[in-house]
Amino acid sequence: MGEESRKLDVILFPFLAHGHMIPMLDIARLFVSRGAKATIITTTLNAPTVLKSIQNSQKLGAPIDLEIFPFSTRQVGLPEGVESFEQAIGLDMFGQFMAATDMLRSPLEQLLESRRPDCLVADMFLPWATDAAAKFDIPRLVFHGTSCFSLCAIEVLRLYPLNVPLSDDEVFFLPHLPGDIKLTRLQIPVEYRENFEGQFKRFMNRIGESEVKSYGVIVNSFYELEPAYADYYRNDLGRRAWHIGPVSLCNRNREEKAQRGIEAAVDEHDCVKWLDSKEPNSVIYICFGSMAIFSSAQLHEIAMALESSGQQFIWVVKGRGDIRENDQEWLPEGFEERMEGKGLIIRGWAPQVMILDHQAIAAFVTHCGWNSILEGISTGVSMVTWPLGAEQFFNEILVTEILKIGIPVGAKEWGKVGSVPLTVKQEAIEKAVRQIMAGEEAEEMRNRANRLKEMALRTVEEGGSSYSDLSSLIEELCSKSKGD
Ligand SMILES: O=c1ccn([C@@H]2O[C@H](COP(=O)(O)OP(=O)(O)O[C@H]3O[C@H](CO)[C@@H](O)[C@H](O)[C@H]3O)[C@@H](O)[C@H]2O)c(=O)[nH]1
Repeated sequence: MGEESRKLDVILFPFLAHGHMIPMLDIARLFVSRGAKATIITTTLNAPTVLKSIQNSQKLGAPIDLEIFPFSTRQVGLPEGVESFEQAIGLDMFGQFMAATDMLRSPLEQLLESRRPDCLVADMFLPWATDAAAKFDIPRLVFHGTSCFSLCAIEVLRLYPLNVPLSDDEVFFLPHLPGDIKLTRLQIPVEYRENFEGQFKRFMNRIGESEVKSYGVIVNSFYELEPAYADYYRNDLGRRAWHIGPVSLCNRNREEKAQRGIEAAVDEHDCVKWLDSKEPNSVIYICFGSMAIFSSAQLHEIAMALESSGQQFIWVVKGRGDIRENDQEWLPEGFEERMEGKGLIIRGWAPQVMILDHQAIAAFVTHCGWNSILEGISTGVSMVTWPLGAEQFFNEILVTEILKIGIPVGAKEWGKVGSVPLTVKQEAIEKAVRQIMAGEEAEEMRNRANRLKEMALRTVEEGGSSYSDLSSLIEELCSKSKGD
C-alpha cells in the first residue's frame, strides 16, 4: 500500500461474543498490515482477551490501539461480571444483554466526535452504529461474520417471508436464490417462520435496515468460494460488499495460531507433540464453537460414538463452570483410560486454528459456525456437519451440497444458541465419523477440501481476490476522506 493508506484511520467495534470478536481482531490486523491505523473498542472485562491479541500483533510490528468502554450491567438487570453474549445466553438474558449493548452507543458517539476516523467497522449486532457514524459523516461498514450464502439466504427470507403454513418437515425452496436451495421449516430460524412476531424478529429487521443504509459490508469469505452468492448479494440484493477472507490466515506461524482467541485449556506444545505422533490424515477434530453447551446426555452419546468408531480424535468439551466436576455425568466409565493415546479431550478452550492446521487432522465435526467452517476450509479438512441454531443450517448446505466437502450428521431442527439437548444418537454420529474418515467418498471430499485450501491461501496473497478487495476498499476510503 502506498502513502495514502497510512493515513487511513479505522475504528472497529466487535460484538461482545468470541465468534465475532476473534475475526474482527484479525480484520484490525489486516488493516494495520496494509498501512492503516486501527483501534478496537471493547469493554472492561473483555479487554484482557483483546489486549492479548493486540500485543501479539504489536510483536509483529503492527500496533493496534484499544479503547475500553464500561458495560452497564446493573442498570439493565444483568448480574455483575456478565459482559459476554455467551454468559448472557447461558442465563437466558438476551434482552438485558442487548439493552446493555445499546448503551454503548453514547460512548461510541463521543469517541467518533472527538476522533473523526475515516471509517467505522461495526458488528451487525450494533445496528445503531450506522446512524451514530452518520451523525459525524463517517462511513459505517457492517461486519456480519457469516458466509455470503447465509447472508443471501437470510435476506431473501426477510424480504419474502414464508406465508403459507408448512408442516415441519415439508421441503421448500428458498425463493429467488440461485441453486434451488431446499430446506424444511424446522431448519430455518423461528423468526423467519410464518406469522412469527417477537423481539428477535424486530431486532433482525433493524439489522437488515441498518445494513441497507450503511456504506457497505465486509465479508469474511472469498469470491471464488461462493461466486454465485457473492454476485447475487452485490447485483440482486444491491449490497456494496468487500470479500476479504479468510481473515484467520493473517495468523501465519504456529505461535500466532496457538495464541488466537482466549487462553487455551491445553498446553500448545503437548497438543502438538500428541498430534506429531499421529500419521497424516488420521485424526478427527470435534468442536462446537464458543457458545454451545451440550447436555450430559448428548455428550455421552458422542463419547460412545467416538469409541465405537475406532477413530483417533481430539474432542473439545465445554461446560458452564468447571466441566471436570461433572465428568461422571457424561463420560462413560473408564473412557479416558481406554482412549489413552487414541483420543484427547480438551475441556475448555482449544487452540483450534493450530490444531486444524496440523497434518494429522483429516476431518472436523463442526456446528457450522462460519469461523469454524472457514478455518476448516483454509486448512483443507473435510467436515461432519452438525448445525445447532443461528444461521448454521444455511452454512451446512453450503458445505455439504454446494462445496461437497462434508457429510451431515442428520441434525433436523434449529434450536436456540446455548444449551443443546440430546437430538443425535450414537449410531448416526458413529456412521458419519466413519464415513468422513475412510473410503473413496472420504478421499474425494478431502481432495476437494485441499483444492479449496489452495484457493484460500492464494486469495489472501498479493494479486488474490481477497487481497485486491481489501486494497480497493482502502483506496476508496482514502479517496473519500480526501474528498475526491
Ligand atoms: O475451543 C475453541 C472454540 C472456538 N474457537 C474459535 O472461536 C471461533 C468460534 O466461531 P464459530 O465457529 O463461528 O462459532 P460460534 O462461536 O458459535 O459463532 C457465532 O458467530 C458466528 C459468526 O457470526 C456464526 O457463524 C455462528 O453461527 C455463531 O454461533 C472460531 O474462530 C474458533 O477457531 C477456538 O479457538 N477454540
